Amino acid sequence: MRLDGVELYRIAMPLVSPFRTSFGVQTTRDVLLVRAVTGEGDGWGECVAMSAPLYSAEYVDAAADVIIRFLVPALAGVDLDVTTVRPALDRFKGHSMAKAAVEMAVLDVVLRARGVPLAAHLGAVRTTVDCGVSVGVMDTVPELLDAVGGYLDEGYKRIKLKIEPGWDVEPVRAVRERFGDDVALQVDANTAYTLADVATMVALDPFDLLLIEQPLPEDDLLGHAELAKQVDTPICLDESITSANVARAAIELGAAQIVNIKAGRVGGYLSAVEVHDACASRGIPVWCGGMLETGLGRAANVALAAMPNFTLPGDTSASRRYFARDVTEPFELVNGTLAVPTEPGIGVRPHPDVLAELTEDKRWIPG
Ligand SMILES: CSCC[C@@H](NC(=O)CCC(=O)O)C(=O)O
Ligand SMILES: [Mg+2]
Repeated sequence: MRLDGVELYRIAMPLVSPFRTSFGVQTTRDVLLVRAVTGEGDGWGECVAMSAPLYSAEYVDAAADVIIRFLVPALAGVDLDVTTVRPALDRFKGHSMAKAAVEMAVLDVVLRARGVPLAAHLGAVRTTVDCGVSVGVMDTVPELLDAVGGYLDEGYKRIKLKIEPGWDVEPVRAVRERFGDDVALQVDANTAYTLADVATMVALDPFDLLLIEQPLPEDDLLGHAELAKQVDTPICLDESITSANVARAAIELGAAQIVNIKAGRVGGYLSAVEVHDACASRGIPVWCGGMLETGLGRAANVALAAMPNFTLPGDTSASRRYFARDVTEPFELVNGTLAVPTEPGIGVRPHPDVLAELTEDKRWIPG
């Protein structure tokens, strides 16, 4: 299978409500979609980079540039298959989210042509995945409690609270006091703390959290290992885990007791399987992280989250958690779960009219 070319779509997806983390507030998701076109059909990929390099060093404009100038040209003449894309792209350093978007589009077109669902290709063992939800930093505790109550009413199986210095112990205590000890609860700091804040992390121990996600900077594996010795709550890494090699190092160092896997962060869904396997062989549970994906990335994430060692609810929420209207058929929460797509490839497509309406820029890159 040869690549005729790639169509890049830049779409703006307004969020139903502002989403605030320790590194900023989002009100619109600035999304780059990749459509790979071949003689045997087309396939879709989603780049999860944000508008600015705040979650990681990648950002959407840079991803588009590296896809146009380097990644698509690198696929010229390549016999496209699930195993030939990454070697063709890996000679370029970094840009994991850009590479992941291109690889996802090729995985989609190849697996659609073969009639194989992505979940089957990845080794899924479930037909539904348990869903958690990520709750942003709020202006007041009452506002937080309303949001958490709403999500629990919708059936979410796990609540994740974004935290930052000044918004940590108090909101966690308030959620525990209002909703009790049985609610599966975790926090995500997005690298906002340092080892000097160990007392704050220790102060979270009494609340029986499932995990503390990425409290320290992404390059501070030794700091996380030191913190893990001083707190009872398991440490989960997100931003730090950029490959299976780093996952192995983090686990061996005692820096991660749980791992959040995001295909975009590690360079693609096949790399995500490598991280999954590296964690599984070391008895480290994983869960599927989220980057406010549209239904395209969400479909692929749900397929990934159906793999054996994804034993904790992921940030695989319903489409409506972020978008009043998704670019695909919306993913709907049923008894706290999302159904794993069963159609070939990623199993979903953008609705042409919605895509046309949301598209701010489109560009064809010949293969
Ligand atoms: C813009 S924040 C994206 C990164 C963040 N993602 C979430 O909190 C979950 C977002 C989602 O539900 O897709 C994380 O660090 O885990
Ligand atoms: Mg995170």
